[in-house]
Amino acid sequence: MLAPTPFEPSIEIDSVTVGYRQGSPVVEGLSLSMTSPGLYRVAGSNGSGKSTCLELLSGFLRPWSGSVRLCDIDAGSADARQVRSVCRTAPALFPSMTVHDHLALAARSRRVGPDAGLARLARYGLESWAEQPVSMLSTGNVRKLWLLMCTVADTPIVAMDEPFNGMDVQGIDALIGELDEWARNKIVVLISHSVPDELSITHSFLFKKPEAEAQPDGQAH
Ligand SMILES: Nc1ncnc2c1ncn2[C@@H]1O[C@H](COP(=O)(O)OP(=O)(O)OP(=O)(O)O)[C@@H](O)[C@H]1O
Repeated sequence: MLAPTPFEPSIEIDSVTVGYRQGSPVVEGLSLSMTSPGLYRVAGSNGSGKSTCLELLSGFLRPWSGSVRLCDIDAGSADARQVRSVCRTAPALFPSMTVHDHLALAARSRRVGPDAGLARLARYGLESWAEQPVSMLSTGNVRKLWLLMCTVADTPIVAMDEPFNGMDVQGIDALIGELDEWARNKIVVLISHSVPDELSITHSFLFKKPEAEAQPDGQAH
């Protein structure tokens, strides 16, 4: 794996209004600030805009007004790609391609060494599936592979949407361990309706409908 990038982790979402259809904002005046490493949970009711927030971090959604900056880089710029890893809920995989080849492809696309993802296979209980096509995998194992692919690069920001969904005990334990490790020097954004008790949450943001404002609840979990 390449040496970690030299960026100081930070996320600054400033007064952002955005949506998918003109005139129908999903979030209005959203401001969130994360300026030091840790595990930041985003919670809230269905449809309150949590995944929309992830798409602001991913650069897919551009703010109608306001700004989103990652490590002081505009989230919509090409440069932001090097500082973030984003794991959405829906895996996008090739059924006939093997687990090994998916990880190799992910590593190549993020310009990291080919062993970056392979070394984590055993931790998640996937090593015996390495040479199998994805079409042979169970739902939970597909989700594990997707997580490994999305987090193959060592970036200062990691954002994940419901990563525990469908995972077995080994996967949950592995992810808890990795989240704890990452939170020491990265900003990890965890969108999750429920979190395992073992996780040490630095700060929680609660999204609410209909205003869809994020309010730090000030509670350390
Ligand atoms: N691709 C899209 N096109 C149009 N509208 C969308 C799209 N994605 C989300 N929305 C709308 O944006 C609003 C917020 O959705 P979002 O997925 O951000 O909520 P969420 O808080 O993540 O919900 P959940 O807890 O159910 O995952 C919803 O009203 C949803 O219908």
